[in-house]
Amino acid sequence: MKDEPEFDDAVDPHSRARSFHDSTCYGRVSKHYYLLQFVCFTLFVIAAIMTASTESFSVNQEVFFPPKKWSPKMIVFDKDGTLGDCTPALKTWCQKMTNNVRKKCVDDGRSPTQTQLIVSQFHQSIGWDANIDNVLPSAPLSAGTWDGIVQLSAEGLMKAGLDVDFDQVREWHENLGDIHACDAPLIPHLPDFLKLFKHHGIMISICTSDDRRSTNACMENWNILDLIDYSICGDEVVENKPSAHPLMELCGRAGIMPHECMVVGDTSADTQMGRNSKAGLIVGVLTGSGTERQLLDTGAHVILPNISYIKDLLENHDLFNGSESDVDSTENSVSLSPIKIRAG
Ligand SMILES: O=C(O)COP(=O)(O)O
Repeated sequence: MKDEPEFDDAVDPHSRARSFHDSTCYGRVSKHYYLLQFVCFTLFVIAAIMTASTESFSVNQEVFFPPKKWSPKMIVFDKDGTLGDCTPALKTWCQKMTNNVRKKCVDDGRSPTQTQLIVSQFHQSIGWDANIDNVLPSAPLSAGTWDGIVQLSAEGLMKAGLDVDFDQVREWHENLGDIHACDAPLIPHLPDFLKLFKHHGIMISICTSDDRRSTNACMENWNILDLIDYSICGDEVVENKPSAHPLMELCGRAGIMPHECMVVGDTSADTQMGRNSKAGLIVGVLTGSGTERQLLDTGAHVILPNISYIKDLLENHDLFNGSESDVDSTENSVSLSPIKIRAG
C-alpha cells in the first residue's frame, strides 16, 4: 500500500506539485509541505535581517574607530564628486577636447580610421569610456590635477602619432575656462549641513585636485566660503593626492594630526591619501567616479551614498564631541541603513 507519494528526482517541481493533488494523502503531505515552506521562509527572513544589520550597522572596532571615544577635529572634504556634481563638467570637457583633436586630425589630412584611433588613444590616456560616455572609476580625469590631465592627454596624442605638443593641448584646455566653477552642489542645503559640524566645534577643510580659481568660484557659488576653515588645491601642492602631502599640509595649518581628521571623498585618490596619512576615519561616497569596491580596497572604512549621511554616522556612533548643535537639520536627515562598513 502506498502511504506517501513517490517522487522521481528527475521530475520538475511543478509536475511534482501536481502529483500532490493526485495523491490520496494530499491533505497530510500538503500540510507538511506548507509547514516546511513556512519554516524555510521564516529562517530566510531572519537570516536576511541578520545579514542586513551586519552589513549596515555593525562596526568593526579594530578597523573602523581605532581610538576609543574618537571624534573628528576636522572633516576634510574632496570637492568634485563629493561636495559638487562634476559629471556634466567632465563630459563637456571631454567633448570639447575631442572636437579639438578631431579638427586637428582633419587639418592634418588624417583618414577617418586614423582619426578614430587617435581619439581612442586620447580617451584611454585620461580614462574616458566613450561607450558609456563617462569617466572610468577614479580615472585621471576625475582624480588628477589639470596639469597632470593635460600632460597625460598630450602624451597619449603624441603616442598615437598626432603632431601636437604639451603647449598646444594646454591651450585647448585653457580656452575651456574653469570647467568646475559652475558645478552644482550634490546635496541641498550644503551651507546648513556644514554649519552643523561647525556648531559641534569641528573644522571643515577642502582638499581638491582642481585649481584654486575654480575652487574659489565653487565655494562662492555654494555659499560656503565663510564655513571653510582651510582649503588646498591641485595647483598649490608639491605632491597631489593620493600622496599624504595635501592632508599633512592642511593639518599643519590647523595645528592637528591626521589621525584627528575624517577624510571624505569619491575616488581612490582620496581614500589612498587618507590611508597614506593615517587619517582617523576614511569615508567613501558614491556620488562621484569611484566604485564601492574600489574605495573599500583603497582604504575607506565606511561607504556612504552621499555626504548627508555623515550626520547620522557621527550621531549614531556618538562621535560628536563638542556642544549640542542648535541647528535643526532633521528636515534634511536621511536613513542610515545603506551604510557599509569595511569587513575586518
Ligand atoms: O578637478 C579634478 O580633476 C579633481 O578634483 P577633486 O580632487 O576635487 O575630485
